[in-house]
Amino acid sequence: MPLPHVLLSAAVSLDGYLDDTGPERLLLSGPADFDRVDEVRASVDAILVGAGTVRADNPRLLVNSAERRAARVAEGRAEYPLKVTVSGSGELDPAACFWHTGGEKVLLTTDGGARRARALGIGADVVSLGPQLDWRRALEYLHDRRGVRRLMVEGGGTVHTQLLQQELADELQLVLAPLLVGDPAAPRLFGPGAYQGGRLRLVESRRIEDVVLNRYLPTAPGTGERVAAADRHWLALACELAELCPPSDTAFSVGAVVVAADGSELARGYSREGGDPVVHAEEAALAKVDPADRRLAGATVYSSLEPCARRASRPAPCARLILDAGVRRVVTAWREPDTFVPGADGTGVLTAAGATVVVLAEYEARAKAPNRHLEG
Ligand SMILES: NC(=O)C1=CN([C@@H]2O[C@H](COP(=O)(O)OP(=O)(O)OC[C@H]3O[C@@H](n4cnc5c(N)ncnc54)[C@H](OP(=O)(O)O)[C@@H]3O)[C@@H](O)[C@H]2O)C=CC1
Ligand SMILES: Nc1c(N[C@@H]2O[C@H](COP(=O)(O)O)[C@@H](O)[C@H]2O)[nH]c(=O)[nH]c1=O
Repeated sequence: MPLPHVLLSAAVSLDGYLDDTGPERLLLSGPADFDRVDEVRASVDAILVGAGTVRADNPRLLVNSAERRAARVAEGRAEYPLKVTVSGSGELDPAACFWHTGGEKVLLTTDGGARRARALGIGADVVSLGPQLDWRRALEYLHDRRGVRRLMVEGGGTVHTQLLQQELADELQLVLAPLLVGDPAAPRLFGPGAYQGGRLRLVESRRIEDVVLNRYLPTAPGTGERVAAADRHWLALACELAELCPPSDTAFSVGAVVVAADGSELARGYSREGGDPVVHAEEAALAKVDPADRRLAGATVYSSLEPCARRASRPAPCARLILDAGVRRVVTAWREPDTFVPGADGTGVLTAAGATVVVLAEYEARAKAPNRHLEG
């Protein structure tokens, strides 16, 4: 199921706190950074905070710049992004600024929380997601029912922790402020628990007055059938690589990436790479990895097209090469059509040998784009 692009945004002290324990919200960002946050808000379809943040900060979560709001309207978008909060209890103050400023608002909650919120007279769409609040369902709801493609999450720590631990975050924008809180009772950005192994990828580091903005991408693949945000990132890269293929009327243009369990890229390739007229993307990528590399056993192969099951031009099809390399997880965008090999079933070859194949159909159009001339 397609999900929104989830951007986690937070500012932290040098000792990792989101706030102090005083009655006022701690300003970690400076004016220029708050203006950057405003710009990010203006770029998204929805802004989400947890009920703890609504209670602690009484935020308005607006796009403050009139120019940015006007630009949204000129683009045919709502003046303000949808405001979303999540609460299990439904125990929220109906007089909070959240409900009385900006545009549309929605409360995502549980059956019990919905009863309580309605009894309190909360001024928003109150949406129950069942007896418990499941984050994947919440994101699916926002994507499918509210048209949210980009979601900015502005905390607090409980919400950020769950989204990162459940591998639903596509991006982290973290501002480090030069002050120390030093109070163990203050809220931290990330709590204890199991996170992806390995390192996140630092994609940008920018000084903004006296704070530093760091942007990170989680890169560790999911496991088995469980899809992580990073799976979408890597499959999108495979689709980009497919665009590099020398065009052909007799073969597909495909891109592939091999990624270790800790999120490090082992190799990438594309069809007909390096002047070889018949080399396939997965074959080109795997040829660049040392077969003795132990990381292959936990790796995922991302391929814009399902790995091939039969070949005339080579002794082994890509599904077999993947299995022989020891890889047991494949993520692809597009099942092979009958264009060149009727009834090709690379997925069948892989799954019969115990591998998992995940098809992310929302990338099918991108995978097909460099193959348009082959469609009958
Ligand atoms: N520096 C910064 O950038 C930011 C700082 N902050 C700070 O963070 C603090 C608030 O953080 P925190 O207390 O962690 O609160 P959160 O904003 O993360 O909200 C937590 C609440 O959200 C609801 N919730 C979250 N996940 C679930 C779930 N899976 N199922 C059901 N309900 C869920 C619960 O509401 P309920 O209790 O109603 O059931 C829970 O108590 C404040 O001090 C604020 O100032 C916040 C944002 C940004
Ligand atoms: N304190 C803090 C942030 N806090 C976030 O800003 C929200 C309030 O925004 P507003 O309604 O516009 O006043 C608050 O609820 C929390 O999500 N954000 C940051 O980038 N830097 C900061 O230092």
